[in-house]
Amino acid sequence: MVNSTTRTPVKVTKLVQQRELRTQPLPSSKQTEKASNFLAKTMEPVQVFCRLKPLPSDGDLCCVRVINSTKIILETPFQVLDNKQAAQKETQYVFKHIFESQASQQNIFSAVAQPMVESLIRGHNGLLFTYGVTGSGKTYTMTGDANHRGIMPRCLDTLFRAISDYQAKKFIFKSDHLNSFEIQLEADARSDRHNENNQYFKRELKRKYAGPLTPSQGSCDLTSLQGINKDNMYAVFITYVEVYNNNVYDLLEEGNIQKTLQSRIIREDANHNMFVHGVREIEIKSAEEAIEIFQTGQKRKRMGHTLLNAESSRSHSVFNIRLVQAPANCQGELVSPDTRTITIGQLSLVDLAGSERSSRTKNTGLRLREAGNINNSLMTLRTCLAYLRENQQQINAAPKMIPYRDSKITHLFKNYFDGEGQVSMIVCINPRAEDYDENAQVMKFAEMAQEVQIVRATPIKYNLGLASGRGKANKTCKTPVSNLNELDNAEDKNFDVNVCILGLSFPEYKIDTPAQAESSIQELTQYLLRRTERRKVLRNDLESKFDRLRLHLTQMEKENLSLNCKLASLHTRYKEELDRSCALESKVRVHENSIHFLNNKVKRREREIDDVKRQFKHQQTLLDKKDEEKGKQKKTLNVKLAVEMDKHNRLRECDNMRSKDENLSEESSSTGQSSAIESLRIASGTTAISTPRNTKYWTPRSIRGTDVVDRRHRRFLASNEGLCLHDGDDDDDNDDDDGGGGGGGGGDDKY
Ligand SMILES: Nc1ncnc2c1ncn2[C@@H]1O[C@H](COP(=O)(O)OP(=O)(O)OP(=O)(O)O)[C@@H](O)[C@H]1O
Repeated sequence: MVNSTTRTPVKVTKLVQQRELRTQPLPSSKQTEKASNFLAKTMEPVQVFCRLKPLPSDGDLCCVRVINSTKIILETPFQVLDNKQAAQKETQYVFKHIFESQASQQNIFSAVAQPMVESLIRGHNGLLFTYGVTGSGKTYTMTGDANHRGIMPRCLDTLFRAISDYQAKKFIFKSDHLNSFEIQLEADARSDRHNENNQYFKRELKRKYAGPLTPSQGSCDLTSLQGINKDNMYAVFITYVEVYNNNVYDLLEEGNIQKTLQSRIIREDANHNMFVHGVREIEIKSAEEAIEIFQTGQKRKRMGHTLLNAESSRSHSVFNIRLVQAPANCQGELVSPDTRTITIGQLSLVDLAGSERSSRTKNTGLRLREAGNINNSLMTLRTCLAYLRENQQQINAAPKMIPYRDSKITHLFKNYFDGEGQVSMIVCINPRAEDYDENAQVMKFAEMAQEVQIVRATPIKYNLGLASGRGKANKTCKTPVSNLNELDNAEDKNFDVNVCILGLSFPEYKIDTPAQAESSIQELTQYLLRRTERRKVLRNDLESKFDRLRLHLTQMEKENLSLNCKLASLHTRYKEELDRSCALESKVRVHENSIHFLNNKVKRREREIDDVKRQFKHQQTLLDKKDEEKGKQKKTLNVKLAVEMDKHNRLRECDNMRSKDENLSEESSSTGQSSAIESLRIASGTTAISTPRNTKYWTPRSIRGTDVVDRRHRRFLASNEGLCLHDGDDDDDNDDDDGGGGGGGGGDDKY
C-alpha cells in the first residue's frame, strides 16, 4: 500500500482567501482590484431551477403563472384574497430555468444534473438539492419511481456508461476512512476481491429483494458527454446519510436493517473538507449495484406521516457519489502507484425535508419536534446563504460569521459554499392556491440563493511524462495479442505489447521564406526536444522494466530450485504416508469385521432376553389370575364356615343341655326329687323352648332323639374337618372351637 497524502480538488478556496484579505488591514487599491478581477473570473452563482408540479385536476385553483422559460409570477389566489380581504398581489421571480408541469424527468436531468456529472468526471465537486413545501415533488425529482426515474439513477447510469472502459479493478482504490483514498497493490486488491466474493455468494443465497427503482438506461447521449480522461482509471464510491432531528445517521451502516442506527459526527479532513466520520463508503461497479444499495438505505429512512403527505420525508437525505481517478501506467491498465496523483470528485444529491408551518400540518408530539428541527435546519440554511451573499456584496464591510455549525446539514454543506465547485438547487412548487403562502417563502429564499457566488472549480492536470492516448492504444493492441496467445505457435505466445507513443505527429512546416524557415526550425527543434524528452522517459521506463524483469527472473529461478527440492522431499514423504495409510486401512478393516461380528452377537442376545421377558410376563399374569380365584374361594368358604360354626355352636349347646337334663333326671330318679328337675327346666328357657316335646313326652332316655343329634353332630364334624384342610389360618379358630368342640369331641366319645 502506498502511503502518501491524497489530493482532493477542493482545497483552501479563493473565496476564503478573499475573505482573509478583507480581514487584514485595508488592502491596497491594486490588491482589491486584483481580487475583484479574480472573483469575477472564477466565481459563478448558485444555479436555481424551478419545477412546477401538475395540479391534481383542471378545476383546481393555481397560484402561479409562467411568463417564459425563466420568469414566473406568483399571484395571490382569489380564495386567499376573499379570506384576507387584501388587494391582489403579484410577485415576479426569475430563475435559471422554469420547468413547467409537463416537463419530463429526462428534461430535468439533461438541464440540471448532466453538467454536474461532467464536472464530477473532471474531478470537481457539486451539490444539488431540492427545496420546497411538503408534497411539492422533491423526492419525485431527486429519486423518482420505477417508471419515472429521477436525477439520482440517471446520474449513476450516465456516470457508469461514461467510465465503463476505464474502471479500475475493485479495491485498487481503497478508502482510508478519513475522507481520502489510497492505492493498493494488485495482490492486496485481489485478496480483498476474493473475500468479498465469498461474502457475496453467501449473501446471494439469502437475498430475495427486488426494489421498485431501477437505474435509468440511456439517460444521456454519451457522445455529448465531456470530461472523460481516457488515460485515467476510475472508481466510484457511494455514501448515503440522513439528517434527522439534527443527528446524522449512516443509512448504509453494516448490520441488520432493523438495527438502531448510531448518530455520527461531522469532522474536517486533512484538506479542510467536511465529512461524516465513520461513514460506510461502498465501492460500486455498476449503476444497478448502486441502486440496490440505495434501496437498502431507503428502507432504513425514517418516514413520518403528516396530514399533508402520507409518505412525507421527515429527514434530509444526502446521497454522495464520489469518483476517484488516477492516471493509468504505461500499459494503460494499472493505476499509477503514486497516491499524489489521485483526484476525488464528489457529487452530493440532497433531498431536503419539506418546509412546512406546523400550524398547517397540525402536528403534535414527535412530529412537532421533527417539524421544529426541520424548520430550524432550513432556517440555518437560509441564514448561511443570506450572510454569504451579504459578505460577498459588501466587500469593504466586516464579514459576518456564517453559522454553518448551527445545523448539521449546513455543517455538511460548508465545503460547497466555501470551496470550489458547483451548487445547484431545484425549487419544487406545488402551484395549488392553498400553498400560496409557503410557495412565497420558498421563492423568496430561492431568489436570494441565486445571488450567492461559488468559486468555479479549477481544472486539474497531471503530467507524468507518459504519452497521452496510451490507454486507447494499448486497448487497440490487446485484441490481436490475445488472439495470438490463443494460437498454438509458441513463438507467438506471450508477446508483450507495450505501446509507447512519442507524441503527436510531426508538425507541418513551411520554408518558403527565411523567416518562415527560421520559425519552422524553431518549432521543429521544440518538437524534437519534446520527443527526445519523451524518448528519455520511455527509455528510462524500459530500462527500469528490464531491471525489474531480470530481478524477477533471478528470483523466480531461485524459487524454482527451492521449490523443486521441496517437491522431492514431499514426494518421499508422500510415499511413506501412503504405505502407512495402507497398513492402517487393513487394520481398520479387521477391526470393522470384528465389530460387525460382535454387533450380531449382541443383537442375538437382545432377542433372547426379549423372549425370556415375554415368558416371564405371561407366567406372572397366570399367577395373578390364580391368586384372584383363590381369594374369591376363600371368601365364600369363610362365609360358609361362619354359618356352619353358628349351627354347630347351637347344636352343641342343645347337646350340653340335654346331657345336663339326662344327668339331672338320673339324679332325680335316684333321689326322687323330680320337682327340682322341673324347676331347673323352667330356669332354662332355651331348652324348654327348643324341646317343647321333652316336657310333654320326655323320657329319661330317648334313644331316637339322641341318635338324630348324634348323626347331625358327626356330619358337622366331618364337614368341619374337610374345611380345616383348606384354610390353615382358620385351623386355629377351629382348633379353638374344637377345644370347645374338643369337649364336643369328648362328648362325641360319649355318644
Ligand atoms: N412533477 C410531478 N409529476 C407527477 N407527479 C408528481 C410530480 N411531483 C410530485 N409528484 C407526486 O406527488 C407526490 C408527492 O411528491 P414527493 O413525495 O416527491 O413530495 P416531496 O416534496 O418529496 O414531499 P416531502 O417533503 O413530504 O417528502 C408523489 O406521489 C409524486 O409522485
